[in-house]
Amino acid sequence: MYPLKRNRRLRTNEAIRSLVRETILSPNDFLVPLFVVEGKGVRQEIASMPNYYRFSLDILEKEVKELWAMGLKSVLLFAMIPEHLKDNKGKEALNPKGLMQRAIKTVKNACPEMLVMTDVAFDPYSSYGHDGIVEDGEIVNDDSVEILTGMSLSHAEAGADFVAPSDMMDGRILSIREALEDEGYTNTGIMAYSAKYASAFYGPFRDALDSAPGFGDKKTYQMDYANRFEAIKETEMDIDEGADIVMIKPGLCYLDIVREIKNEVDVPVAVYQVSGEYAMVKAAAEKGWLDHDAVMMEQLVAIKRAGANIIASYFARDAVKLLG
Ligand SMILES: NCc1[nH]cc(CCC(=O)O)c1CC(=O)O
Ligand SMILES: [Mg+2]
Repeated sequence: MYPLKRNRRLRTNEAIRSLVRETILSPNDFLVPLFVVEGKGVRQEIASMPNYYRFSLDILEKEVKELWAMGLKSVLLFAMIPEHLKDNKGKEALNPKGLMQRAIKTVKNACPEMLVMTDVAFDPYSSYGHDGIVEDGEIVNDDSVEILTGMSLSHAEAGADFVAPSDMMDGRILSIREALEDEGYTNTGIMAYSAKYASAFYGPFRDALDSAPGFGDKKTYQMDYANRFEAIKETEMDIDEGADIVMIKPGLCYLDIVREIKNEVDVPVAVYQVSGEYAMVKAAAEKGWLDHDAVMMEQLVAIKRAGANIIASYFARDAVKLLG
């Protein structure tokens, strides 16, 4: 008898396809990155990220209420720091009245149940645009970790639910975990950017925060994109040091790593679909070369299918709207 099996039977129409579909996106999958700036009534479109904005805190308040109403319950905050507050030690990052600290409180006041995660990194605060203190042209590790730890405590004190160190210094997860425990922030979680690659896909983000490195690149701390075993080592170390959630970044080019890590570890795995991935889809769609919504959904489902439990994405809002 030929053919023995007909796989196309399960693809005959949308009803059967949806019945056997293996991966379903929902609003619960998403973490929404948000950029904040000083000012009032500010809603600045980011040039290289069409339809994505920097918000002043009054607008942020409205934004998070809307997100909550759409079923989006977690945000990841990034602050744009004015040039005159940047230095080599990230002093402003520890300011209890700094923009990030006020943003955390703004979200919590507007929407108390919204899960607030914060970016813990130096670069938006650094006069060099690097993720650590610069000494003789090098990014030093241990002194930087000390500041990242202080920064994490400061965010916890302001009310952050999770801190998300995105710097790739060695040992920072242990240092942050110990400090949080010592200060009584036992319920403050850590989402570690564990396998963060030195990627050209971060370009638009660095426009968004005006945080591009002033010299050199980030290859002495972010991972070489040619490497796979190293991603597993980094991730396992962060889990041993106390990470509650691990992250892989960027998304699409790294889904092999996502699957591999998902198979290895027993903590939730997050994936960051980064700014350059967003910008590429927007640009191609603007030209009429790609179907925006179709490509967006295909990419997001692929990220989840690869093993992501959490997707940080600038498409979160658009995708959830489309899910209906
Ligand atoms: N610590 C900085 C940071 N945190 C998140 C991103 C990139 C996110 C994106 O491109 O969307 C970066 C950029 C970088 O490492 O240079
Ligand atoms: Mg590491």
